[in-house]
Amino acid sequence: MKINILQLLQGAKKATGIVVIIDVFRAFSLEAYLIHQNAKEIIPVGKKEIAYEYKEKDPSIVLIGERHGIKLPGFDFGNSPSEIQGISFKNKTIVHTTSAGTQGLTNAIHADEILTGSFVNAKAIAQYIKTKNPEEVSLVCMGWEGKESTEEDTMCAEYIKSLLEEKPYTIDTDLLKRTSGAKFFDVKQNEIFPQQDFYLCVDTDRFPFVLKYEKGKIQKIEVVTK
Ligand SMILES: O=C(O)[C@H](CS(=O)(=O)O)OP(=O)(O)O
Repeated sequence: MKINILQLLQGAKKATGIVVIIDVFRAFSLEAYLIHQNAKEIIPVGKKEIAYEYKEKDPSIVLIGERHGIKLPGFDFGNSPSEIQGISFKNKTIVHTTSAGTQGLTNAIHADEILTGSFVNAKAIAQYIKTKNPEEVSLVCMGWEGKESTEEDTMCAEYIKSLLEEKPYTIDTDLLKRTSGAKFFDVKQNEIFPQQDFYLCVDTDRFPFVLKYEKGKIQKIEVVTK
């Protein structure tokens, strides 16, 4: 199995094989929590205008997303896992748009199959890929707005790679607190980036399922992890 680690939006555009689009802070950590909280379906979209069109056609749709981290006007929730804790999304269809993660999904045009990537279900992702045993896997780190690489996404790619290769790997959350995760500990940014989001996003291997992006929607696939 050839394992590529690619970066940013240009990485998503050229990724081949089973493609994992990684966005730890916060898009795909959030999507895992939404599915865990029984969301019926998630429709990730790139353009915010498409999200507004969905809501206009069907007001029961829940809009979730951000630009520059800030909840979009008229949206029900921002891109924050802590904001949705304790809420049931049973029977709810969610339309989700973000600066990096959902852009990666919609741009992975050469992929055989597309999965979301985050720490919260990393082990399940590796287990799923191992079972499929593809010739090629591309782990795409979406970074900051798909333009600048960030420590948490690269670390998540390295962790998934280490699981696939059955090699040891230590996730250095202290390093993340000092680097890309520092915004969650900055009191001036606390309204946009709550501290609890950091801890919910680094809660590694919490969920035994993968999220597959197919035909414009997120589908949950349960995985038996060892
Ligand atoms: O909401 C997020 O955490 C980020 C926004 S930013 O890049 O930190 O401004 O969006 P995402 O697409 O989840 O990386």
